[in-house]
Amino acid sequence: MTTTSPEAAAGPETIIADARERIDALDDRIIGLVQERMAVSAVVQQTRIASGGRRVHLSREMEILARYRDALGKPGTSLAMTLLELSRGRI
Ligand SMILES: C=C(O[C@@H]1C=C(C(=O)O)C=C[C@H]1O)C(=O)O
Repeated sequence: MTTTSPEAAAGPETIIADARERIDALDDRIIGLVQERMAVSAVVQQTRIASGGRRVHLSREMEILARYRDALGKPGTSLAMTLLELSRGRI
């Protein structure tokens, strides 16, 4: 008797449609997390500015860039730069 996995039983169109639904759900979560990150970053920046400091903290940003690069390779650096721009604006 041969066994067939549900994925193999479904046709390619169904597999792609299902996977795209999962991707859309993941993108919704990622966008929500990015918005949450922006809000938390704003708290740090506003608190620092209110106490006489600067908006931008470069050594902290270097740590974040390294973290994303270590996890995701070179494109991770670009992703982190985009997240930082979204969170603190362009410098
Ligand atoms: C949020 C901060 O302020 C700024 C924004 C950062 C961020 O969004 O991760 C990082 C460093 C700062 O330039 C912080 O210092 O942690």
